[in-house]
Amino acid sequence: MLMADQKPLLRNEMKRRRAAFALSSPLAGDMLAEIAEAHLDEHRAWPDRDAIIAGYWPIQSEINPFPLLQIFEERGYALALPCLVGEGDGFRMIFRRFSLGDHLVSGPFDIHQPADEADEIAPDVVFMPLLAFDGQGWRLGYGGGYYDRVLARLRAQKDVKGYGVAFSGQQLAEIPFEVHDQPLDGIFTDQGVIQVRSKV
Ligand SMILES: Nc1nc2c(c(=O)[nH]1)N(C=O)[C@@H](CNc1ccc(C(=O)N[C@@H](CCC(=O)O)C(=O)O)cc1)CN2
Ligand SMILES: Nc1ncnc2c1ncn2[C@@H]1O[C@H](COP(=O)(O)OP(=O)(O)OP(=O)(O)O)[C@@H](O)[C@H]1O
Repeated sequence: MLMADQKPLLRNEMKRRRAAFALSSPLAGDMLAEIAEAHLDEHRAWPDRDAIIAGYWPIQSEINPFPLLQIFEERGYALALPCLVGEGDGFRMIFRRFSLGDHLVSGPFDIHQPADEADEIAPDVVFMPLLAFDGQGWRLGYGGGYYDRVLARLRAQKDVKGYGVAFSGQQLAEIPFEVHDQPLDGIFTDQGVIQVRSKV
């Protein structure tokens, strides 16, 4: 079994690998959106019409989720993006309402996010980037614990689905997990959708 103290080493290795995948698959975001659309049609697995779908502003070698978000918006879903709020080390992640084409502002880590005027909302589905995932739905992120904390908070209020967005090569046999880790319900990859818990 892998131990949690191996996470930093795994992070470095998976950053390197993800960068290589991104270089060889510049259109992964479009491929992933097509695959997701076919999957959702085939399995008649669209979320309820009033569901709010959260994506993210891609940084470094993360897959661009905007083609995927566009599919949801075209079908009438409301969208959201994460916002880091607060000062210094103590950023907190919340979600704000967003429509494609809206003006965004540059936030911490140079991540673009909706302006403070945009309404804070609680998404029902959260698509999130990651460095690695495994077949149990455990996720390795940058180590800030932002997604774990926000999912724990949202899941205390309502049933919130969390899906990873990743190159299929980011799958590992096992990710060391800790008690605070929030599991994914599935992973949308450029090679297909991997269902872990609930049916998507
Ligand atoms: N697109 C996106 N948004 C996100 C996250 C994410 O992973 N991806 N995060 C998910 O938690 C939070 C931000 N966490 C971040 C953590 C590290 C770095 C970063 O640039 N790390 C550099 C090293 C920086 C340094 O040490 O100076 C790196 O890893 O190379 C950026 C954002 C919230 N929003
Ligand atoms: N629900 C929580 N409450 C308080 N602290 C938490 C919670 N979840 C995670 N953390 C803190 O965040 C730290 C990093 O967690 P972890 O290594 O799982 O991050 P990650 O999932 O890789 O990162 P991210 O979600 O930002 O991409 C943990 O050491 C822990 O102290």
